[in-house]
Amino acid sequence: EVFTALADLEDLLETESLLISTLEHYIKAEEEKLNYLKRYAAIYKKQYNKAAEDVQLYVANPINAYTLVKRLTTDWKEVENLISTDVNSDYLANITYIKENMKFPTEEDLNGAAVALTRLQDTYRLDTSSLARGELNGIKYSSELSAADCFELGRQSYNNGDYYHTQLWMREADSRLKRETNVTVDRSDILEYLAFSTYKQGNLALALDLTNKLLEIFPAHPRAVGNKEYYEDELQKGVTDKRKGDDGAAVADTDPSKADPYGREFYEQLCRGEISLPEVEKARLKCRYWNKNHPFLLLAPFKVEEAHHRPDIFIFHDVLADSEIATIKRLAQPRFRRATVQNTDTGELETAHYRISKSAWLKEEEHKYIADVTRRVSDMTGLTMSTAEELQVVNYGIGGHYEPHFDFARKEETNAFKALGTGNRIATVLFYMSDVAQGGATVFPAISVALWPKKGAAAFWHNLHPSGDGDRLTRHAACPVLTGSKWVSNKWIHERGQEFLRPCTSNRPPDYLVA
Ligand SMILES: O=C(O)CCC(=O)C(=O)O
Ligand SMILES: [Fe+2]
Repeated sequence: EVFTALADLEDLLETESLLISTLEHYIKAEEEKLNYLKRYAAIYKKQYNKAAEDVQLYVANPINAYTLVKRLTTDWKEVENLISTDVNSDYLANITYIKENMKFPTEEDLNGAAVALTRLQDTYRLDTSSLARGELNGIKYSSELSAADCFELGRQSYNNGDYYHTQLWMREADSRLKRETNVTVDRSDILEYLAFSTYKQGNLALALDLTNKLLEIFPAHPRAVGNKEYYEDELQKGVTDKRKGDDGAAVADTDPSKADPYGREFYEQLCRGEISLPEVEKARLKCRYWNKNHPFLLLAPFKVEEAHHRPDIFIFHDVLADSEIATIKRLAQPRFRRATVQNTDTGELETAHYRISKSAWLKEEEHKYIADVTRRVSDMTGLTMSTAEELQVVNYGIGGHYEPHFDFARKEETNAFKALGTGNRIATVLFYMSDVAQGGATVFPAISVALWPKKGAAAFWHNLHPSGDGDRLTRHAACPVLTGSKWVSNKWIHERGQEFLRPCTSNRPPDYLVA
């Protein structure tokens, strides 16, 4: 699929440009064919009009008699031949070739792109009408959506069982349709989806109202007739506002995906930049030059900013050069695969809606720069890289995100990292390889920290307490990307080998901090 990384979406424009030129050539060929046919028609008509003036006189002339017969034999064959030439087959073959050999989106991509838009809509509180006008946070970025575009967003939401967004987008489709001179979708289709999703959201009276409107346009609409009867019955029984799920069970009032026990609202506020660390805590954080791990660093110390105390999160500025970033991107992109997550029960890797991006792993042997980065991580952290994972490179597409998670394996996740034999992920270094125009922060909801991507910078934190227990306060997420392309790479550092570099202590942290 292509919707999960912006790098792949760029290739779609190349596909589109080829399709446009194929279409233009096809139109030209059809026009030439039609022009020929028009010329024949004109000649026929001229001759016929002449003959019709005096039919007897016309056929009495042997030359006319001959040309009449010829027109309807040889000449007409030409016309038939022209009509039956299928100009389109070559072009259809071209299109098939393009679809098979170039990047081409699937139905899954359409669904993914639609879900991404609704996710952005929720996280960043974007109102439906502004989005349809092509505006993001008050800035007009793109052309407007047609009623049909909005309808398709509603239909995709409907297919995902997401009646909340179905309603939002069908309503928008309906209001756009009223203003369209060249209508792009049938109002009856909008009303049908809108009525049913309204019913699913629990508003029987409005569902009935919308169904009646649909019946005004389409009196014999079979489903609408049945539904009207059903809604009226239910209303009669006094069922006014019982929310019904698929199985008839009551469902939540608002968007069901928002009802989550992990403080989703707080997470989203952090993503929107509405919350940051309290000023008193900020005041305790410092910026400094760091040179403690290596004599070489005395000459070229790291510029380090503290983003949080306990757990300590450090931001290293300017630790990746633009040339290194360009090389890492170039090496990774051809190998991109949809990012996976580990199933807690089975330990298997699988794709998930809560982690949408593409990634690839790069080895030190592949390029000097990759080895340089590993050495730099060792200098930055004072930890050994002998048991670290390869460099993971990640690109997020629009709406791409990674919901709150721990980088370490929790006690119950017994299968995680077992095969590696290197222990748990003791620390994370997250390199930012791009700025992000809007959205895309790395946030730590438990400690109110939001890190905004800055090209060339890196974040570093320990995931484990010195005792080896996981630090629950390090739970973090990649917020959805609103505009721009987000590139990061991670180096995950493991426990084995760090025994003398970060000795464990018997001082156990308080229980609530231990995973
Ligand atoms: O992309 C980000 O900001 C965070 C990524 C992350 O947490 C991860 O890949 O584990
Ligand atoms: Fe992470």
